[in-house]
Amino acid sequence: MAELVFFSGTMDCGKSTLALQMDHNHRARGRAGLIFTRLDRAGTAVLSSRLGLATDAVEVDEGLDLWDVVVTALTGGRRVDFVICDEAQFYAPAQIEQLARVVDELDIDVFAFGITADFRTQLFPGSQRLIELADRVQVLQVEALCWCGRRATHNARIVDGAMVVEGEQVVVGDTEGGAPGLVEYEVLCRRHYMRRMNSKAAHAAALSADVLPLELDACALPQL
Ligand SMILES: Nc1ncnc2c1ncn2[C@@H]1O[C@H](COP(=O)(O)OP(=O)(O)O)[C@@H](O)[C@H]1O
Ligand SMILES: Cc1cn([C@H]2C[C@H](O)[C@@H](COP(=O)(O)O)O2)c(=O)[nH]c1=O
Repeated sequence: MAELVFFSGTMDCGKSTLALQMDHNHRARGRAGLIFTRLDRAGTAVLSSRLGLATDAVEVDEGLDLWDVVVTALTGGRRVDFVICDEAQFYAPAQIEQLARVVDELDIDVFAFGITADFRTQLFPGSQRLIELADRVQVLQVEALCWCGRRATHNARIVDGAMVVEGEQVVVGDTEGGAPGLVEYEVLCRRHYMRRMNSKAAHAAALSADVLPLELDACALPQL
């Protein structure tokens, strides 16, 4: 029986890589799929991974009916054995419902990939609907790590090196290389997310802690 599966994790934990691998493995066994994505960092109508692989995909524009796309492909004589949906957090709840219908009425597997929560720890509407409707939510095995070495569970938004907790929900960006004034992201464990301590803040705190004993020594000198 076909399933709607939501493969979820933080940014940079290998979701797009897994999406490409699943597509490859199914195609290698003669199965044919449709690939969807929305707002991929590499551009429009492409599914890309940080490992350098990419493939063409259908861009899920606002208002695109995913049920219609699949039915049109089938009625046009195309085989559709599975559907892959990357960056699914950005899909509208109605589009997730269309995917559930594809599973239930056409008996086609749908594999969706995405982050659950935004930089404020709030669920994306698409991810919320997936959690509500999916047959299975599968957390990726490869763990992204916080700078402290713990498993990263949260996506922090960084502007000019500092963590921010206010702003637009959707700002496409990467986990490194944000130019001055632009948004970048860093994955953190909950403890460091709650303390607003990204790697740069931790580095600065460590430096001032190193300096502190010297200052204390200097204060102590006159008493010697
Ligand atoms: N140079 C590299 N060598 C090995 N693995 C890498 C390298 N760069 C990135 N990766 C792997 O790729 C993962 C990110 O893959 P990607 O599919 O782009 O993530 P996601 O879609 O979840 O944001 C990283 O967690 C890491 O495991
Ligand atoms: C946390 C957060 C992320 N985004 C964007 C940033 C990226 O473009 C994608 C996630 O892509 P990945 O393949 O999982 O790395 O989402 C956003 O718009 N808002 C956020 O709060």
